[in-house]
Amino acid sequence: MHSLKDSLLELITEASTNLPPDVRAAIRLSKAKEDAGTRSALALSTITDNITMAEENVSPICQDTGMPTFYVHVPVGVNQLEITREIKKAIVEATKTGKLRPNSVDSLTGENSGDNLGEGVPVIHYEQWDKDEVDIRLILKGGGCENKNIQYSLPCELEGLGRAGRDLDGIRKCILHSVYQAQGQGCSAGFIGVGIGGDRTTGYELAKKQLFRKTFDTNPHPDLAKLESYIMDHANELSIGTMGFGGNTTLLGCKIGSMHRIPASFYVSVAYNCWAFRRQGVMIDPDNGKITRWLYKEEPPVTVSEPSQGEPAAASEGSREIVLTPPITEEQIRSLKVGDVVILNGPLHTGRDALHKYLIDHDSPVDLNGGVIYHCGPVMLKDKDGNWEVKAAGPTTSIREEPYQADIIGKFGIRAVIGKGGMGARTLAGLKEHGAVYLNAIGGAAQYYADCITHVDGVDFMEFGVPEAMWHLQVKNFAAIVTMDANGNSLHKEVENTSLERLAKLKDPVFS
Ligand SMILES: O=C(O)C[C@H](O)C(=O)O
Ligand code: SF4
Repeated sequence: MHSLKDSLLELITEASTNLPPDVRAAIRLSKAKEDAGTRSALALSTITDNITMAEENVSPICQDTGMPTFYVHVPVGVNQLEITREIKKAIVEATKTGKLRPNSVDSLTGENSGDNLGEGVPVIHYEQWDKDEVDIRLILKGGGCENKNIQYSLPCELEGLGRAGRDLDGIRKCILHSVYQAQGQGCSAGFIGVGIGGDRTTGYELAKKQLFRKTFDTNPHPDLAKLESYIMDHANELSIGTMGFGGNTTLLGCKIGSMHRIPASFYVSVAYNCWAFRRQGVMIDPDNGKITRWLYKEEPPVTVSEPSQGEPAAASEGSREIVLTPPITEEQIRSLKVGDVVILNGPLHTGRDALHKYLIDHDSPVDLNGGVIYHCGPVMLKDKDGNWEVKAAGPTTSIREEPYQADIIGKFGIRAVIGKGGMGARTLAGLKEHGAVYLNAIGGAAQYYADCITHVDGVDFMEFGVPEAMWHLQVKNFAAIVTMDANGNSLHKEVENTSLERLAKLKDPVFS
């Protein structure tokens, strides 16, 4: 299998940089359903531009290249140890060339291994089969959407929907609820894989496996086919929309599988995947390790006309566009309102989980007064002259910083926080008290934002690892939407309330 490592490198590169046609078609369909000029339509334009840029630059669609997870089918007699060795080699190489972000972190020490290897990483599932070829599938599922996975134990009581019993209708309620609870935080519009039954472990495994089904297939089980189609129609009535901005498309795909359970347990497990649905697969010749066929490259059986292009991340109808250059004054911030589009020029600093925890008890290495913090863990490489190059730099889910954010804003005089998915009541109060705003960037649009970064001024805390370090960046025309302002308004709160009302309308039994 002398060519296997190269084939695997091609598989990883393709998965990370080139979204499959069925995923693209689902995104195109959703774009056609949004009214031009709305926030969701404009976010979708940025997303589709980003998809094209990633393919052209052969760079990650999203900076979070996830937990590399392989599903391998092998003929009897094929050496699985050799396949594992070659997978690891390909992973290390893909990390060196910036196709994968160094994402493997020691849970006890916090140390990033730097090469995407580690205890239990990558994840490789093997199964033997009767065929002569090796089938290798890969999913790169990022952390933000993984955090929105959810498992229900039936019977249970669900917000908005009431009691969910041990029957098809109870399952229906759980699935609808799973989409509601994700809001925009897993970079909606999303795809869900659902596993009915099993135990806590196999239920989640079944859910994740559903994500390998093609977006436009039909479930062979008639009840599940009906349920999938019901969920697609009705989850899209929740009005969560792209990035949780409100809108007509919240769900791009729903695939459901079922397995036996034991009498005491009844789980419904949901694997939520963002729009940046990076999965690919190849058939491999076991003699030489060469790719004989790609598994997710054919066009799906749907026709979607290309909708008219909106300006990426530009102001939506009726909203203002405001250009700001840090240091930003309190007066400038207090005049901003939810819905305004801010165009940033000048310095900003990345900071995510490790940095927020650190800053609570320590000083900042740079003056943040009037400054902007970007919740972002970029993919960075050094060029041949030793200068840092930004390979991908979209926002990360901000809600994780909720316990720290208000205090950090107050302590350092920060005027704007950029991230995605919105933040909670404590931060909203902090924004009002200190005079700051929350700016929502488009999650997953890592090429689009990398393009706005004109210079890397420096970096602190490399000991936190590349994604968690504090990168000091210069940006030009960096666009983001005010979704929480200094007057106590939050688009996220509004969308959450509306979607809960919509969810409650779906309470009555459908499958009895
Ligand atoms: O880790 C990241 O860069 C992003 C993460 O996938 C997220 O959605 O929060
Ligand atoms: S940032 Fe968004 S698009 Fe990227 S992995 Fe996280 S959830 Fe997915």
